This record gives sequence, structure tokens and C-alpha cells, in this order.
Amino acid sequence: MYSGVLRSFWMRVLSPPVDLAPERRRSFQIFARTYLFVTAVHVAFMPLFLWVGIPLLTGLNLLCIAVNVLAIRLHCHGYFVLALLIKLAAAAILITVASMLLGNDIGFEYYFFIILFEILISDLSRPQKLLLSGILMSLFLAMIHWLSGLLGSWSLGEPARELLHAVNLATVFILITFIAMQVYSVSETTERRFRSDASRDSLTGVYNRRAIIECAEALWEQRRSLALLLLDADHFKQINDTYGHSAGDKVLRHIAQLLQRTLREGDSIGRVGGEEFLILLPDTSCDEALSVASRLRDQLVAQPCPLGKRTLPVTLSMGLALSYEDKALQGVIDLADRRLYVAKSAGRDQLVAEGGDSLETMVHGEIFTGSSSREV
Ligand SMILES: Nc1nc2c(ncn2[C@@H]2O[C@H](COP(=O)(O)OP(=O)(O)OP(=O)(O)O)[C@@H](O)[C@H]2O)c(=O)[nH]1
Repeated sequence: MYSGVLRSFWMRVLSPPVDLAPERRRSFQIFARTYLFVTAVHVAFMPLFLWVGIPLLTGLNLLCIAVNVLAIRLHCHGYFVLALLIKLAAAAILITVASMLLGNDIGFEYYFFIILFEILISDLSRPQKLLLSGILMSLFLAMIHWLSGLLGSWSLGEPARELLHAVNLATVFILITFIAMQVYSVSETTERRFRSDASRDSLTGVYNRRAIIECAEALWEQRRSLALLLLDADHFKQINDTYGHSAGDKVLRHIAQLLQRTLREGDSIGRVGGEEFLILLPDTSCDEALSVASRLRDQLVAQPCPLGKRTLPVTLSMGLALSYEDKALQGVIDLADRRLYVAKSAGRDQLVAEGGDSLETMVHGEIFTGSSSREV
């Protein structure tokens, strides 16, 4: 139960606002994780501050925890700059006061590098980054030269100073490592998502036109034998007109899912037009491609598209062409397209794997009587 609550809290904190621009999502994720981790570090430091026995530092650490929690809330609601500024200001105050109380040989000044790192990787503008870095550097120098030990009436024993120094140093290393790893992993995930978004059709999840053509080109360059199957849903306009556009979308998703389930792992599917799909079957002979098409058709008959309480039968017309039938990839695609057109003209719900060699033949109607149209 606790893990469920924790996971839903984690998901809520890490989910960017819906209207956030895609290019800002990366920064959102990195800072959401950083705020959570830094809050945990402040909580972990509480026993140490209690042990040191300086109420002012314990209070400031508590303040930092509260400010971090507030920063997480502000961040999740889109107030990124404000969240970052109050978080960094609270940390800078804690570090400066700690140094003023205990001197600068305890390692609190190292935390300034974390603050600088956070400023530099943030979404702030360049002038804002330069200004804040300048302020930070001035504070750092002032702390080293004048502020350090200014309130230093607290005498800590040498072992305690050494322990605090080691803890601070280790924490700075851990924080830098954590934040750098977040930058790397979130960037990688974001990049992978952008790449996938750029190559996928958002409605059906299969490749979009550009991506499937790129796949075909890659296979063509490798000189692999390739069967190209072009599919088009029959009377799709009627489905849209009768049941509505969202029912039409559902049918397209149904077809795409069925294709994905039916095909081999090495095969590729792309949506190349409104209701038109292109399937690439590498290293596949004509007979094998015909049996794939036959399997697709059987699957579609066995699994009509569910639509509310009823199901909607969907049929496909298909044109098949093989890589050896033309010298150029575009020629093979055009051939499959012409055969698809022949399948449509010949009554739909069928595959054409031969003929359609020139537009002229089709215009003269020979295809309707010859052996070029072949039912699956
Ligand atoms: N729901 C939905 N419809 C789409 C989408 N893309 C295109 N369409 C529709 O698909 C229909 C295609 O109509 P036509 O080209 O006449 O094809 P058809 O009705 O299937 O007729 P045939 O192909 O000859 O069997 C058009 O009404 C388009 O508006 C889409 O993404 N979603």
C-alpha cells in the first residue's frame, strides 16, 4: 500500500504540466528529481545538525526542508524560476551562516559549486545565469575572506570538525554525481522520445510515412530481397460518415494493432496515407508474402473492430510487389500502388500480386479480365 502511495506521489511530482512545451520537459524532470533528492539530503542532515548543537543551523536546515517542499509544489505548478530561486537562496543562506559560525575549514563552501551547477543547467536565460553566477562568486569570495568565522563563538573539537568536513565533501560528491546522472538519463530518455515521436504515426503508433520509406531505403541499400505490401481499408469514408470520425480512428488503430500482432519481428509497418498502410517484408519470397497477406485477411475476418456493443467488419485491398520487379525502390512502390488500385477496381477485399505493370494496361481495363487479379 505504501509503495502504491509513494509511486503515485512520485508520478505526480515527475509529471510535467500538460501544457508545458516539449523542449522544457527535460529541465522539468531534472529539477523535480533534484528537489526531491536535496530534500532527502537535508532530512538526512538533521541528526548531524542536532549533534553539532547549534540551534540556528538546525532551524535553517528545517527552513531549507520547508523551502524545498514549497519549491517542489511551485515547480509542479509551472513556477520554475521562483522555485529555483527560493531553493537556491535558502541553501546559500544556510551555507553562509554555517561558515560564519564554524569557519571555512569545514567544507560548507563546497556547496556553492552545487548551486553554480544548478544555475548553469537550469532553464534561466543566459543573462540571468551570468548575473546569478556573479552574485554567487562574490558571496563565495566574501565568505572565504571576510564572513568565515565572523560569528565563530562555537568551538567544535578537532574530531568533530574533521567528521563534518568529510561528510560535507562526500555529500557534495554525491549531489554532483546524482544531478549529473539525472541530466544524462533524462536527456537520453527525452532524446529517445523525440526520435520515436518523429518517426511514429501518432494515431496508430506504427511508423509514419517518412520513417517507413527510410526503412525501405535502408533495406534496398543492403540489397535484401524485399516484399512490399500496400494495404488500403475498403469503404473507409463510409465508416467515417456512418459512425463518425472517432470510430474511423478506432478502426485504423485496430488495423494497425492487428498488423503488429500478425507480422514477424523483422517486418515493418507504416501508415503512408489516411487509411493506407505499407508493410515491408524483408527476405520474403512471393509465396511467403502471399501467405502473410492471407493470414492478415483471416485475422481481420476473425477479429472485426469492436465498436461499442457491436463489431464492425473491415476489409482490406492489397497490392504486392517484390524488389526484383524493378531497378528502383520507387518503381517497386509504384507497382504495389498500381496493383492496389487494380484490387480496388476489381471489387476490393483482395490482393493483386501480378500485372499492373503500366498505367495504360489499367486504363484499358485488361486487368479485370486477365489473370493479374488474384484473390487471397
Ligand atoms: N477517421 C479518420 N479518417 C481519415 C483519416 N485520414 C483520412 N481519413 C478519411 O478516410 C477517407 C478515405 O476515403 P476514400 O479515399 O474515398 O477511400 P474509401 O472510402 O476507403 O474508398 P475505397 O478506398 O475506394 O474503398 C476520407 O473520408 C478521409 O477523410 C484519419 O486519420 N482518421
